[in-house]
Amino acid sequence: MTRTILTLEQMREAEQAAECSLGELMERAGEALAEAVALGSAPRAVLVLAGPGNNGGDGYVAARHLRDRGFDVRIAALADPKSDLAVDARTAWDGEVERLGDDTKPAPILIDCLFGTGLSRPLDDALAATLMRLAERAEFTIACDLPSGIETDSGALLSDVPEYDLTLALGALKPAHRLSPAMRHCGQVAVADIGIDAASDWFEIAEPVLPPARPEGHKYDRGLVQLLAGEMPGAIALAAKAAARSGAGYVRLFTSQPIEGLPDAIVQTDQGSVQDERIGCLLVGPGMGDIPVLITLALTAPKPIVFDADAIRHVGDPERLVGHDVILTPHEGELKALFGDIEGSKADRALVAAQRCQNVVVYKGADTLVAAPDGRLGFAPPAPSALATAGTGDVLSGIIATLRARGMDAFEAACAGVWIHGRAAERAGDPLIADDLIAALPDLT
Ligand SMILES: NC(=O)C1=CN([C@@H]2O[C@H](COP(=O)(O)OP(=O)(O)OC[C@H]3O[C@@H](n4cnc5c(N)ncnc54)[C@H](OP(=O)(O)O)[C@@H]3O)[C@@H](O)[C@H]2O)[C@H](O)CC1
Ligand SMILES: [K+]
Repeated sequence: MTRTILTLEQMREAEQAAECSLGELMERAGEALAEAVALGSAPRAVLVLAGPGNNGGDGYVAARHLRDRGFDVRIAALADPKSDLAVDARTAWDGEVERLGDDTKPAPILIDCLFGTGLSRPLDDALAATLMRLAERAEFTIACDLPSGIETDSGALLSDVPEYDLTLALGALKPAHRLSPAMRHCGQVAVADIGIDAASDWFEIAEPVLPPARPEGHKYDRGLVQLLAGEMPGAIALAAKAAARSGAGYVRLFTSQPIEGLPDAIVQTDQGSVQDERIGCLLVGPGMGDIPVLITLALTAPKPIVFDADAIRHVGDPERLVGHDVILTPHEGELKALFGDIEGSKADRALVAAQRCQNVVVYKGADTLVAAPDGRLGFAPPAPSALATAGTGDVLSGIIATLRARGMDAFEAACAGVWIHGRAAERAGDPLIADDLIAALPDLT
């Protein structure tokens, strides 16, 4: 199921537009938090850390529900509640409230309700140290909405943040749940449906629905991927193999020198034209080196193109791509080389890049994003860090080129490719080399 992602501002608007009262939303949030804890543990000692805002309010509500479920609950508050909702939630808790400090005793279950979307600055050093200590001593840690210390829209860590076992996002995911470095601190991320309308163009990329292959179809129906080789054969060979293994009907490689070790099914030729009507998608860039004329050549083709690696560095001006049908797959350095310094969070940068070139941009990294010029933004679910090895990007561009050649729309093909690549990495294990990814591709027919 696709999970939507709301920014801080969108979240506040959705809260205000909700059909029920904010108090009811908080009640549902606290109840969902208690439910999440009870799902993971039999009744035992719980410590709830409560902040002064509504995140703290959720904590008082959760404490009440957990106690009703037989948990032995303590609350340690940073300060008295400030918001009306949090005051009400505090009043409805008739147990003791400790003052949070250096001497607060740990418990096996820790619930962090210090700050959520309202965090406005780093935690004080002493508070951050107390939070780290209590999290280290707990056996199960859960963050309410967001781990305290994380900026909602950018995913930045404003102070030291523990690595939680579980984060329960309220109403919808926030960008920080799927952006680095924050995402690695969230643990498993579940979403509690508290009854707000979470409509957005931003979402977590989910398992794709691939176009079915027609049983009577021929190889061109399954897609002809045309690759242009450059100076270094290894990278384009990986991309070609990935294209073939992800279900392309036909993979053809234009190369002046035959590349050894490629399966015979990959046709290598030094003849041919990028004007061939049967081409489903062109792929240029892996191992291209310093041959910018290949970009000029590719842009004469009336067909979809994937530009990866060196091709991105050699485009020169992003506006050159306007009017063409291109998917770009830059990592951080390549994005900067083509678009220069762009202000804002990674999400902002991805969207500005897509706008400027009027094409789909796959902004790679530990937190890969897929941006469309119309504002759609897909956030990759977490993938193994073992993917940060040479050649894995060539495999990704090969997969995406195949999906595009098979007739998927550019944005859908890019999102699907990113999802498939991440799952292949999970199957390949750690450590992995790029070739293992190809062997571990799931069934894509
Ligand atoms: N999304 C929903 O539909 C619902 C969300 N709920 C929960 O509410 C929080 C957001 O609540 P909010 O009150 O806006 O914000 P926080 O609780 O995160 O924190 C705000 C208070 O914390 C103070 N603050 C901020 N940063 C610090 C800091 N570093 N050190 C100390 N104090 C800090 C802030 O004070 P200011 O001086 O900045 O004004 C506020 O007092 C959301 O995350 C959900 O958990 C509700 O349950 C309703 C439904
Ligand atoms: K929190």
